[in-house]
Amino acid sequence: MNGHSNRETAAVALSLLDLTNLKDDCTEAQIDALCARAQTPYGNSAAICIWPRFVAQARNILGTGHAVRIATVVNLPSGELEVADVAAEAREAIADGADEIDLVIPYRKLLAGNETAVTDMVKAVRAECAGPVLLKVIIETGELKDAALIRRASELAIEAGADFIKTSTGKVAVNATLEAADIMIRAIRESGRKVGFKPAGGIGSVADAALYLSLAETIMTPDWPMPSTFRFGASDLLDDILAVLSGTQSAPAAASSY
Ligand SMILES: O=C[C@H](O)COP(=O)(O)O
Repeated sequence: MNGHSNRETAAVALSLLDLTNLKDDCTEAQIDALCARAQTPYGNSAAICIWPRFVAQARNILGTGHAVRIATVVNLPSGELEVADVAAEAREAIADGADEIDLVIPYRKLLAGNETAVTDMVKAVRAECAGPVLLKVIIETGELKDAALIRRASELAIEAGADFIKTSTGKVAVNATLEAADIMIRAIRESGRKVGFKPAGGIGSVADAALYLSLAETIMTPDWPMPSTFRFGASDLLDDILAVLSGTQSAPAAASSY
């Protein structure tokens, strides 16, 4: 994507977008609206990302064509539920029609030195994600803070079977950063496995998206970011994507140098 126009970046970002509503007070009406917004005149977002209680509703609206995938979250935001309860959350969400499970690791236990807790959690939810269900593992980089720990959490998630590693819940003080992204994408590259990357939280503009895409393309290859390997987790990014694609707003100059 290096050297691509803002419009091209916006179109790519749309195809990679997990259009998110994880507001605590999200309503059924907002889920109706989210499903509609995910299908734009310029193409669909990759997925919507919603609370488990709305998965069945979204599946009814979106049907079984999977043109917009349904992602949901388990063990979010605290990362502190019991493994069996999280596995049950995932099982129920998949039965309701979820295509993708975004799982928060027990990051506080990892901060206390307990790597086994992370491995056990990821493996248990992996076992629920049979067939085509994607498992995206949130390591909560803004709470781990330390670069070596972000790297280690990435390795543990990958080794335990993550399809994607994701930076953040969007619920803590520090969410996606380019520094964390750099560590995580390198961990993916060095694992030698086909694992995707999802920066999430606070990404609100096409210019922001361009920076993450550029980083991923530099560390991996220019053709690496695609819906099977890269997603943006964002609740506000679609507004700027549509503004750029409709020509009603130019992205800031920073994006044009990407
Ligand atoms: O997983 C996605 C994040 O929760 C979205 O965070 P955001 O509302 O800051 O875009």
